[in-house]
Amino acid sequence: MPAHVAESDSTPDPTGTTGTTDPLAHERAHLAASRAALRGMREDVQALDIRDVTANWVNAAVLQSQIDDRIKALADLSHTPLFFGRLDYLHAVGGDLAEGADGERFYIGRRHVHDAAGDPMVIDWRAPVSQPYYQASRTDPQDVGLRRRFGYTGGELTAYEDEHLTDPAEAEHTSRLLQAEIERPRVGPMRDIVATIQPEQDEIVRSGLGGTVCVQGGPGTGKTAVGLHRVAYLLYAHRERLARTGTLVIGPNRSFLHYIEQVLPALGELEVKQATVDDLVRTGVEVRGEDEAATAVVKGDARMAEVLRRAIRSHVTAPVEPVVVVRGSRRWRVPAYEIQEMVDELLARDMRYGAAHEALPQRIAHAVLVRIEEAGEAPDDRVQNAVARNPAVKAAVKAIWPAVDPAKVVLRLLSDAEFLAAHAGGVLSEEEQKRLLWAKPARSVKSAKWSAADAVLIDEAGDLVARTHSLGHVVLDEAQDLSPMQYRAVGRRCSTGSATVLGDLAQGTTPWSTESWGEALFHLGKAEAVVEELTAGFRVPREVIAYASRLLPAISPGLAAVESVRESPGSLAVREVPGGAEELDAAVVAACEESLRHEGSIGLIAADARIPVLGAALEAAGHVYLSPGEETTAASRLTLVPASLAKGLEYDYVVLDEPAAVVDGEPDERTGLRRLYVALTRAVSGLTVLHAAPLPKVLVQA
Ligand SMILES: Nc1ncnc2c1ncn2[C@@H]1O[C@H](COP(=O)(O)OP(=O)(O)OP(=O)(O)O)[C@@H](O)[C@H]1O
Repeated sequence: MPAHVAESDSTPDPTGTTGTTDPLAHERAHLAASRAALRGMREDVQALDIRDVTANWVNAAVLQSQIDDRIKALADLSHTPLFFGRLDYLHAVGGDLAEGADGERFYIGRRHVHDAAGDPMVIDWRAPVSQPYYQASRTDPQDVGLRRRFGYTGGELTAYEDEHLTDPAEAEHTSRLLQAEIERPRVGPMRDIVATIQPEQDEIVRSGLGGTVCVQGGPGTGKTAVGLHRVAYLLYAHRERLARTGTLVIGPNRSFLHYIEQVLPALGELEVKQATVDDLVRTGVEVRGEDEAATAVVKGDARMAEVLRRAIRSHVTAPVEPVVVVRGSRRWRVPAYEIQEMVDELLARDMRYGAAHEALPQRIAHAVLVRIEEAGEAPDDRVQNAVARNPAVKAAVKAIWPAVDPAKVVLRLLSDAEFLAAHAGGVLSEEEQKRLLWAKPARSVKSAKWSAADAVLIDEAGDLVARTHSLGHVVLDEAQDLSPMQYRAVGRRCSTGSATVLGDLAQGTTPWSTESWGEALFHLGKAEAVVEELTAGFRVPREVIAYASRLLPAISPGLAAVESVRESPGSLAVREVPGGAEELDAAVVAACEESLRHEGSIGLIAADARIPVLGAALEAAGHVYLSPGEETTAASRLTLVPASLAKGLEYDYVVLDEPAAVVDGEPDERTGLRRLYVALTRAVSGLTVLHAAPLPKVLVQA
């Protein structure tokens, strides 16, 4: 598959439509015509006169804002190519293959463009007719005679690469344009991969809205990219439904979300929300405290759901007195045993505590109504509602099925040993219960020093009281790090929708990180989900991933190493720095300077504890540096990254400081080695490892 570049090609134009024999000139002409057509589409919308069609100013304002959005969506962005590929079908799409109908040609791009007559100039990459661009192969050409990929330089169409899928004489090559796209220096936030989605990725991107998909994939296999493109695809294929129900992308922290936030807008999708799990559950209380790891593990354990369920339900007490409702001169009496039956029935139905709290007064009122009818009156619904609000009924409900505040219930569980024991008995061991109890019980919900794990417990308790609103689709990235209780919190937010779960078991660095996707999906409430695996690595060059993969047997036995699609000799340097701390700092600064001689972004990754020292060393050497989440620009390309924040991020060149310190920064060796694995797999073009202390044994291999 030779790549053709501008002016160097003189293959005759097979279509003969442009009068030119230079295919690139022909393609550029199509690009210019497509741009003009897009301009025409925009002008049509701008020219819309809504005065006649809107009855009032509210309608007019709504319509105008829709028109403004549409105009924005039709903008021609000079730095994003309008199309990146072309498909020449052998027959008309949908036509009868046997008849030898004429072929059809489609240009594939980020959005649909049509000319004044309504004929397509560019087809949206998500349309069914575009799918063979990603899926067709020599073994399954899908009626595609020619697949052409385009290369751009600064918005100019400068190259193309052809595959004649049905030509047995043509040999298979890896695409040079793909290679160039991956290695294109990174500045700014994460970019989309729409031009180069690979077949196994495309299958996940286009899987239906109905099912949940879980993707296990090593570092740089494109999980995040795939998850984001799947959202864009689902919004295209199910626009109305998802506009109603909503979509959400969940990531591990703010800097990561900031890094990925431009991908969906670049694909034309502006409506997708982003959040961390902490954001999701931080509704009522302020998180100011931190748990010890062992305590957080117990709080994140799925058994806590049962403890909470029991604690919430313990507020229901047996009725001891009849309810007597006085209406006019009559008294209506519902005996205690009858109310008990109502309570038993509500408990048996396992409805939300709050819904049952609302239902009980109506049940009691209904019983009163039956008695009134039996006495010969014909009361209507209004009477039932009035009885439900009667002080006697209200008082009874308050005693039997009182309103509860989820945060107060959790507060009591964490403060009151007896209350905890009453509901955790047989579920949590005494040791575990002790772990949960605050050393100093909090006085009120407001003054309590809630931790992140507590907020998840309150969220669970809140859902026991009132059902959490479910969205249409949720993407959960870096999912391996969630606790069972966190999975439940996310699962509640897609209980009637579906999810895309993305993660890598080998990169789990929390004390509660999941050991199996089956378990995680069970807690998420999506046990039926399919687990797919991505094994081709796009980010990390072969030499670097091979080095990092030495850790795999120790951190995740059984997981296969990533197969890098990129050979990049000389991409790895491991250097021992003789001397002490000062020499190491100086060597690290020098390595950063060396990396800065290349184009693109540079990440200096170090153990969290080393960050202040290295920051000072960089400053002393006159280097300005960024923190993760701050955007790299051509002028400012160096980021100082604490190892704890490196997950999900990438840099063209990485300098990794003192691996042993990264490992020692974690509570146990396996977590430390997993943290190191994350740090070792952030580089796209080059990794320099510098160490003064001995390297972890598993990394030094014969
Ligand atoms: N098909 C592709 N074409 C071009 N680039 C790709 C493709 N797939 C992935 N990439 C690039 O590879 C890099 C890694 O992708 P991504 O961050 O999605 O991987 P990941 O599996 O989420 O990694 P990690 O496990 O480290 O979080 C990104 O720069 C992404 O743009």
